[in-house]
Amino acid sequence: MTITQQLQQQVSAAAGLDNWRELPIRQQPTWPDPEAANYVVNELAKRPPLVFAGEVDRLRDRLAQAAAGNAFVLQGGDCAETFSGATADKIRGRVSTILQMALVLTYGASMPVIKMGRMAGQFAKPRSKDTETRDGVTLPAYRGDIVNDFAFTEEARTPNPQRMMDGYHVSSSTLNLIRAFTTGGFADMREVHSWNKGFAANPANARYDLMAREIDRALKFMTATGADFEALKEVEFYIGHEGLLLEYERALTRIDSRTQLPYDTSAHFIWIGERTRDLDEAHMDFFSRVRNPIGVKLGPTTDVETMKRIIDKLDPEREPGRLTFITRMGAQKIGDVLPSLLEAIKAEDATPLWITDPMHGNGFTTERGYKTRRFDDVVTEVKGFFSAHKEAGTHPGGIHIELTGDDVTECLGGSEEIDEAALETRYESLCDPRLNHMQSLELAFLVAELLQEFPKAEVDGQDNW
Ligand SMILES: O=C[C@H](O)[C@H](O)COP(=O)(O)O
Ligand SMILES: C=C(OP(=O)(O)O)C(=O)O
Ligand SMILES: [Mn+2]
Repeated sequence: MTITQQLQQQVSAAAGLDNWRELPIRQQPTWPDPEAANYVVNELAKRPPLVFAGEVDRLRDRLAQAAAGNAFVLQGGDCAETFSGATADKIRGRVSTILQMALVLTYGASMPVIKMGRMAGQFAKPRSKDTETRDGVTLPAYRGDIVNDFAFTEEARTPNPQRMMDGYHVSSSTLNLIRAFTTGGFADMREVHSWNKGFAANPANARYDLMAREIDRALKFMTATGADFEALKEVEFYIGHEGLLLEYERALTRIDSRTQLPYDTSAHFIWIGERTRDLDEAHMDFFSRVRNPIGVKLGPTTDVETMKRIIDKLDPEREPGRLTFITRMGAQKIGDVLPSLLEAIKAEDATPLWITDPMHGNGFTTERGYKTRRFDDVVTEVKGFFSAHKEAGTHPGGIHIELTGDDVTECLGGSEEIDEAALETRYESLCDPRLNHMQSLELAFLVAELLQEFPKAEVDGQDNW
């Protein structure tokens, strides 16, 4: 063992990075050959980190700005990324959709928008059932490409640890392309705006034409003042995923040579899902020990006491940007649940960032067996989120969306009026239904309208977020 490896081990032990192994844990695969899984995990531990700890710190600073009401977060991507879907076209589609949405939101909010993909690592899925039955045949549930394959055969559904190594490599190539796009000229604001003009020119989206024209004028004004668009071609783009498969996350957790502190280098941002956030269990323990900004999903059953205990567990130092609450309560429930949490937080010394996930509380299955969501329910939950914050005087800090750049038909409604029959034409998600490209942009314009009603931030304009 090298000296660096020895040091990594000693500091990791002192930081309690393996304590979670003694605790109850949910939603993990049972590898048929634990030796083979150990081998892969040891190999992963030797691979280079995917992100640099300094970038993680910068994101924490950015999120602190959002928590303080000076920025807005846009987090989006597939429910379940797939290895075969990590193609240039599909990655470009998602990145450009996020950039298009971000531009509109920046205008609506008059604030920097922190851009983050549910990308380059969103491969592990928690499931409500361990098995799936089709035509009398029962097999293990699909748990994401990093665990097993979606095909409905015994072989495909058996967890295969080699997939952790594949997941690492696919994350790496996806992140590489994201970095190339967002620093190589693809993110040019004028170009991104011209794509949005195409959206607004569609008669179905006529109601957004006014805002698109306002943005057009703002850009022309910037041009006239001699704004340096060349410098604005590079944007920060962060990656995040659900921290679910703890063996994988542990293997990519490294002691930063600058600070001697542990960072999960599989992504900048990690969130803990609704199904694995029990306070005394493994996921909370592990992620309480890494320096990354951490998100926690809060469903409709969340009470004030639980919220406070989560803060104490994950953010004992009350560090700005450390903790994000991602609420996913459902369109009908958010109005009953969120206001009391926001009221309670005002009496605390904590300032978590609040983001709405208007997807996961609004799912249902059609008679023909398609998991779907109504665009209108998504909008209703977003509106509930904004009005709860308005009432409480707190900052609605961002949105978290399952989306794709493709023209899929997975969610009902939107200006294209996708109906149940249309779901059968292009349903491609292996897990939850995503907003397609048009629906995503439509949502961004709607959120931008809502944001215009909120106070504007003190932005110094020094950085190009
Ligand atoms: O993405 C979230 C969950 O993995 C998903 O909603 C679970 O879906 P299931 O109820 O089909 O298992
Ligand atoms: C599993 C997810 O969400 P939740 O934990 O909120 O159900 C998800 O974001 O895909
Ligand atoms: Mn999902």
